[in-house]
Amino acid sequence: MREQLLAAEKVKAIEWREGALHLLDQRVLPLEEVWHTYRSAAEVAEAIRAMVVRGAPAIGISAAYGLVLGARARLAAGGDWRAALEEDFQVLADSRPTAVNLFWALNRMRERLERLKEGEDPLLALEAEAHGIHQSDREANLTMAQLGVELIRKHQGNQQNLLTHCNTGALATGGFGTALGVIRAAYLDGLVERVYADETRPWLQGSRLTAWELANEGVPVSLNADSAAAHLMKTKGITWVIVGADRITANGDVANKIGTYQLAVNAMHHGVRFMVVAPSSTIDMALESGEDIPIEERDGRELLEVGGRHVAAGVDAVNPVFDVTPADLIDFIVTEKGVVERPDAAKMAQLMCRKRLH
Ligand SMILES: CSC[C@@H](O)[C@@H](O)C(=O)COP(=O)(O)O
Repeated sequence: MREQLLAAEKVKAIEWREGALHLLDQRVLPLEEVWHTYRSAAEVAEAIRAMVVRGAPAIGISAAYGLVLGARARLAAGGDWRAALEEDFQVLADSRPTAVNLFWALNRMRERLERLKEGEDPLLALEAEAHGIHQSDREANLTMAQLGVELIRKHQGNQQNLLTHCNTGALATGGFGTALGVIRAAYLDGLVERVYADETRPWLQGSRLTAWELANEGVPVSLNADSAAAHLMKTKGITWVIVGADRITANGDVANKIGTYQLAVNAMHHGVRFMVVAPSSTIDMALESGEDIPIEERDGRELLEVGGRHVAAGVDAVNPVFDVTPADLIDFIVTEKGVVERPDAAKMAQLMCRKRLH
């Protein structure tokens, strides 16, 4: 199946070419396909903040390349470049708060710096580390896709109706996708009748990105209002909700795009299985529970305006863009290290001791 999945890897949103980072602008998809070029850490941080690039793994990969750009400029400026580089670490770390992949990737870059040997070229070492982060995410996607498909096959056989939230595909990762990777692989394996994609208010990752990715591949997909999800579970024979994650804590709680929590509550009520798919770089064992996860709040204008036009007047808006699904509402967490069924602290600790499966 791995070969089949690799052949299906078509869309890319992140490219490192000629010493610069190139990002496909996810703010204007699917109407326009526009690439931007970034040559400094501050520019990359702004691209992450503004959501030119989004999705937890893609944010981490971009930050790693951003750090390479920062190091190049600091080395060229001479002086104490290691001290100066701290500013780039900081500006990248401040770009978005919830997806732990960002901090994980920056930590890996820092550790690589700390391992530099006498006479080793720091820029080459950092560039190789960023490539390594990118490539290992791609590999993890393939492994998770296979594990997720095995679960679907084992539990219910073919012709499943699946529901997903936000965008967790090629656009959000370094490769095939996490939750959407499982869905795409399940489709290639003949297991999928239809995918229901939540539009994912207010940023519309579902309408603009997930529907685009699936439709491009001929996967039968219907877009639905987020508020239709419970009704669809009751009336459309949905068997699985499959979502990604931005941060998973030591007890198995999962932060993901706002609206995920209500999906999990509804899935439990309707007897629909709930699968979270995320690489181990999304797991934050330093946090005990989801209560400790910083939840990003974005500008209320994302709610007060649609397509640049006001739809509400004279009110404030509250716009938390992630929520936390408690572990006890989750059936499976699928990672590249293996699958955790009914997650809890002991099972998460065991998982993190395992090696990657590929
Ligand atoms: C593989 S992406 C996993 C998550 O990052 C995804 O579900 C999500 O919530 C993305 O949020 P976004 O605000 O678009 O960055």
